[in-house]
Amino acid sequence: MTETAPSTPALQVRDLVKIYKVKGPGPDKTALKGINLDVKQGSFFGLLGPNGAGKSTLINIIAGLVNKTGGEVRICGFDTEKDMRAARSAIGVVPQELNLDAFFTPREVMEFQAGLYGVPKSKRRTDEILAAMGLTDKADVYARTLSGGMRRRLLVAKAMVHSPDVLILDEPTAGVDIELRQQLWAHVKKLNDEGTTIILTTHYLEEAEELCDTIAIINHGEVVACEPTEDLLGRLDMKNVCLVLGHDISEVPPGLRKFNATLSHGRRINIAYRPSETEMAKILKAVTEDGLDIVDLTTEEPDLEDAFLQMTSARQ
Ligand SMILES: Nc1ncnc2c1ncn2[C@@H]1O[C@H](COP(=O)(O)OP(=O)(O)OP(=O)(O)O)[C@@H](O)[C@H]1O
Repeated sequence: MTETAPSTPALQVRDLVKIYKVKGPGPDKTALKGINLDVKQGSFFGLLGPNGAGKSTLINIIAGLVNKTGGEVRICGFDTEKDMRAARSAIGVVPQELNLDAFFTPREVMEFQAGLYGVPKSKRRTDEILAAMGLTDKADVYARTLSGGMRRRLLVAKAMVHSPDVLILDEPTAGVDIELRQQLWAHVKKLNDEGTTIILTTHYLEEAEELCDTIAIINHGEVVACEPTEDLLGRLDMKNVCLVLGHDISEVPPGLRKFNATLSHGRRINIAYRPSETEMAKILKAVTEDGLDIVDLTTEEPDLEDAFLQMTSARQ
C-alpha cells in the first residue's frame, strides 16, 4: 500500500464528463454530465444506478480504460492523467466479465500480473492471496476448469497482487451462487477491515445495503444521491403498514380509501404513506371507525430499493 495522508480521499472525482462520439448522423452520447464524488479512505462504498446510468463508464475512466472528455480523477491524491503510474498502482479493478486465459493456472495468472505491476519476486504474495480467496487447492489447475464463482475469486485475487489501496468491484456477484457470494463477501470485508477501500457496483440492493457504509446513486450520468447508507434510508419519507383482518372483505372500507389503501388476499390491507403528510394515528382512527377486526398489524421501514426507486424514477 502507498503512504497516503489519512485525510486524502481514496477517490476524488471532479466535474467528470464523458461524451461518446457516435458514428453516423445521430447525436453524440453524453454518458457522464459533470460527476463529483469523494470516497473516504477505508470506506466500503456502493455505486448504484439503473442500466445505462453511467456506472461502467465511470469505473472504466477511473481504471484508465476509457478516456474522459473533461474533469479530473484522483486516486489517493494521484491524478490519473498527470500521475498515471502512481494512480494505477493505487487501484485494483475486478471487471464485470470473467476474462481469464483458459490455459493459465491461478498461480500463473497471479505471477504474470505481479510481473506486469513490477512487484519484485521477494515481495510477491501469490500463495497468501490465493489462500485468502479460498483457491489454494486450485492454484495449479487450468483456469478453464474453475467454476464461475472460483473465476470471480481469482479475478479478485489478481486485482490484489500489487496490494492496491483501492479495490473496485464491478458487479462481482452477478451469476455467483449464494454460498460463494457469502464467501466472496467475507474475503472482501476482511480486506476492508485491513484498510483497503472498496468501491462496489451491484444490482443486488440488499447486498449494498448490508455491506456499504456510503452509497452514491447515479442516474442519467448525474449523481442524484451520495451519503451514508443510514442517512439515505432515514431521509426517505415513506412507510408501509399492513393490517390483517380476522375475516375476508370484498373492498377497501370507506374510511381507508383516502389513504389509497389496497386489499389483497381478501383480508390484507396495505397502506403506503408518507409520515411527513399522514400521521399513523389518523390511519388507526379510520380503522377503528370502520369497525375492522384486526388480528395482526405490521409496519415496514423503507429499504435501499425504495431509496433507489424514489431517486431514479423522478427523471425516467
Ligand atoms: N462506447 C460507447 N459508445 C456510445 N455510447 C456508449 C458507449 N458506452 C456506453 N455508452 C452509453 O453511455 C451510457 C452509459 O453507459 P454505461 O455502460 O456506463 O452505463 P451503466 O450504468 O454501466 O449500465 P449497466 O448497468 O447496464 O452496465 C448508456 O446510454 C450507453 O448506451
